[in-house]
Amino acid sequence: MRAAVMGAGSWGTSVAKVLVDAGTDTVIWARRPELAEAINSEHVNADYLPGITLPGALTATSSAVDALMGADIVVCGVPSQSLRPNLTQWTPYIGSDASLVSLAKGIESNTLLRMSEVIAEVTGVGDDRIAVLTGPNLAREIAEGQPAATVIACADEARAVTLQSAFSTRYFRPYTNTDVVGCEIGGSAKNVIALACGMASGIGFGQNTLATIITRGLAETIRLGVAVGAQIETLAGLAGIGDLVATCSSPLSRNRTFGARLGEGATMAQAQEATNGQVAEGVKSCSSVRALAERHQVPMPLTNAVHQVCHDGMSVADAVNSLLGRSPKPEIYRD
Ligand SMILES: NC(=O)c1ccc[n+]([C@@H]2O[C@H](COP(=O)([O-])OP(=O)(O)OC[C@H]3O[C@@H](n4cnc5c(N)ncnc54)[C@H](O)[C@@H]3O)[C@@H](O)[C@H]2O)c1
Ligand SMILES: O=P(O)(O)OC[C@H](O)CO
Repeated sequence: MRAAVMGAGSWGTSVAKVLVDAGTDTVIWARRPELAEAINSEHVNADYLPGITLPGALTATSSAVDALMGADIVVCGVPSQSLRPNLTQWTPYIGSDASLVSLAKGIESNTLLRMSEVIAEVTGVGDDRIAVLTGPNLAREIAEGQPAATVIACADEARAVTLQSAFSTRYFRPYTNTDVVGCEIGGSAKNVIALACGMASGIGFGQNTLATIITRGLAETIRLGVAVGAQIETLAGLAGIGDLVATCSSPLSRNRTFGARLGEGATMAQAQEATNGQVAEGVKSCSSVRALAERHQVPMPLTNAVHQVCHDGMSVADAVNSLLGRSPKPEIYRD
């Protein structure tokens, strides 16, 4: 079994380390030749995972063609909005029975497609070969070997089981699932809710507010998920509540941190500048998640508020007032 991890950001690098630790022959593709060289010679990715020593068996290349040749598993590790152009270039070199595993947690702008749908559209590959890896997996904690579970979802359960084995280590425990839709909706929506939690924290609110946002964030995620065909059980699991809690609670989350900066009074430009080039997927996905919800007539008030702060110039304080000014409702409602 040979894996190619396409993308050497923080999560691509951590996942490549997991694969090597699981005994899977792995190459990682980095856009910049100097990063590939540093991984090969110094076994570090100082930009994204400083202080982490990568396995000597992990090889890196800046040639996408070299990485993809002979790969049984192609791991798509670039951010959501850049998956399509990259995959378009990679497609001619992807093997005819290779599994394609998506790591990105987002919804494509304009098309409102989930990442597995983008993969299917660009490559023409069937659903039985497209998988999603998602769960409460902050890259740095996984790279440090801290124990965590994840979900590998694929419509073809047998393929999910094969992938489960390729990614299993003593610290990283994948569970299989066939609900690709639920896993992708959970992963995309939680980034938006983590932005809201960061904003609340940044403006000075405490744990009651955070628990309220997490719980009501899950409620609107479930509403959207059910509308697009997800199973509620998936959103009650690692890819839903699990990832939501990890991302909304951790200072390691880029989405939560981005929101906190806005809550502290930073402008969007200042918050963007402070990311040092790391992606906070929810900033773009809040618009596509909101648009997907509108298409299915699903109310997502928190997602809408995050969109208004990030893209309509609303202040965090006004977003709070707007949310609290809504009419009273029963806790469980679906319309
Ligand atoms: N970091 C995490 O803890 C984590 C965990 C789980 C899932 N994810 C998801 O994984 C995906 C990748 O995130 P990450 O954390 O590795 O991001 P990152 O910000 O750490 O790195 C992004 C990587 O993508 C590359 N990149 C950026 N734009 C590109 C483009 N146009 N073409 C090709 N490469 C490009 C960058 O060079 C970099 O290697 C995201 O969707 C994220 O939500 C991240
Ligand atoms: O750092 P974030 O906010 O992109 O979140 C990272 C992971 O998705 C957590 O599971």
